[in-house]
Amino acid sequence: MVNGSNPRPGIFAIRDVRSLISETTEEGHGLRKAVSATHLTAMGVGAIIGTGIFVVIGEGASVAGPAVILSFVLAAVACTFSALSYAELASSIPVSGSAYTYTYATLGEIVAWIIGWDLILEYGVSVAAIAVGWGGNLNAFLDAAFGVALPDAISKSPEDGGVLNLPAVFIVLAITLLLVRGVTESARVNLVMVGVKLTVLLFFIVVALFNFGTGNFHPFAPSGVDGVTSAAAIIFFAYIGFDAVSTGSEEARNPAKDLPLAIIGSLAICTVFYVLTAVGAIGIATPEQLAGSDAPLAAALDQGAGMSWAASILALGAVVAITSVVLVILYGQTRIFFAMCRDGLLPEKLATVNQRYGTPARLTIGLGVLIAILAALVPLSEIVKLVNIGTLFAFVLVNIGVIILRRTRPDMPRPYRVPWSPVLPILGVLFAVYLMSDLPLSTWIRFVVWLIIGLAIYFLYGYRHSRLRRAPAPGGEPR
Ligand SMILES: NC(=[NH2+])NCCC[C@H](N)C(=O)O
Repeated sequence: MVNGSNPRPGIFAIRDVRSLISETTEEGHGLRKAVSATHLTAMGVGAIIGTGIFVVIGEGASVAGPAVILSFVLAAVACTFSALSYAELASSIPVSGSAYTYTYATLGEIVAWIIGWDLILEYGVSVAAIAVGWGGNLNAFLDAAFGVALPDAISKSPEDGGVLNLPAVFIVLAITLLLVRGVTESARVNLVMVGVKLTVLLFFIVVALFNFGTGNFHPFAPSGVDGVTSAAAIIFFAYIGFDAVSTGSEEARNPAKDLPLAIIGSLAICTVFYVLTAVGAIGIATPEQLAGSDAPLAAALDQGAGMSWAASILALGAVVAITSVVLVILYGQTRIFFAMCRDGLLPEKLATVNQRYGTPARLTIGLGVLIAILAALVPLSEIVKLVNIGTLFAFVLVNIGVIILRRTRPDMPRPYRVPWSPVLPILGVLFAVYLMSDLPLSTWIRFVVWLIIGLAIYFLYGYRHSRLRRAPAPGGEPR
């Protein structure tokens, strides 16, 4: 869709898909196209499997009882609709801005800015939060395996009684350097970590099968359908991450085929692992035992199979799992930011690609340092819900984007198409809105405040510096 002959595009101006794509190969702005289908899929699994399955499963079990298994299925179904929409848009608009870029091509600049700003919160803040959790898990592992732990002063935020969280700072900076070094190197390290975390979950599943009993399955759903859906809203967090694959779009070797495969494939792999893990957990432990522990899977092996030593294996699994979540989400954060800078909504100079490494090095270091500072000082908590609301908001817009683009650009090449559109994208929107409505008012307020700050920045900076407005040609697009 073009903007008619309006000489100065308004805040709802839409970017043309073709120029969005052609800018990805621009001098100085071109990322290296080096990532294979396997690496992309591993990026998805890397971003998905983290605290959700290792920790949040306990909370789910306390809400839904054994029926938490159904909550895992339900949350997966809810994600599937959105994953299909991500797959369609990523394959047809392979630009690293992900939901931000798709929105720019469908709903216009200001909505794109809002979602980009939302993703900055969602990715950036969650990296900080996840890194903080990493420190906690590292301590748990050191304690379980060697009986030692880091002193509080250097492993906790001021609010939690420490001085600064050194492990969190360390992991963020280490990952930052890896990301600067190169996308292939990062993807390789990620693949290894994904192998480790899948092995640890497999270990859990196999041990659980050998010790399996059906006693804990009754009563199956003590809190009824309500319990299952409320737990699904919490479990949803465990599935977030397949969307991060789309931020690797520009670096994919074969975006048309590999992106849909990796987005849908990573969600499918994780769904299978999650459901089996949940079935296994209930097979060896009661929901109360799961709910009552910070490390529910380890508790299940300890109490259900008498393997207290297994705690260190699961703790190691959690540390590695969280490391790869940090890696992929920080990666995604830099790529979305990169796309926003390239479009001029943030300082364009930041979107330069380092010639030697082929990565946006300057921007990566800047973001890494900021997030490390945040991670040194903030406590965890609340952030899970903010992440959920931000992600769900992006899902809503991506599903809507599919429907709009089918109308405005029916002829656009679409290597992958969501089946039964618009029915499935509409279901995606409904599921996301439903899950959002389940979140507390305080989360909504924080979210809205963040968006208002973002709007102020847009009108002070982005509106004026946007590429779209700098040299508007007839039709609303420069050149
Ligand atoms: N985009 C994000 N903020 N992702 C956070 C990923 C969380 C991940 N699914 C986990 O269970 O730990």
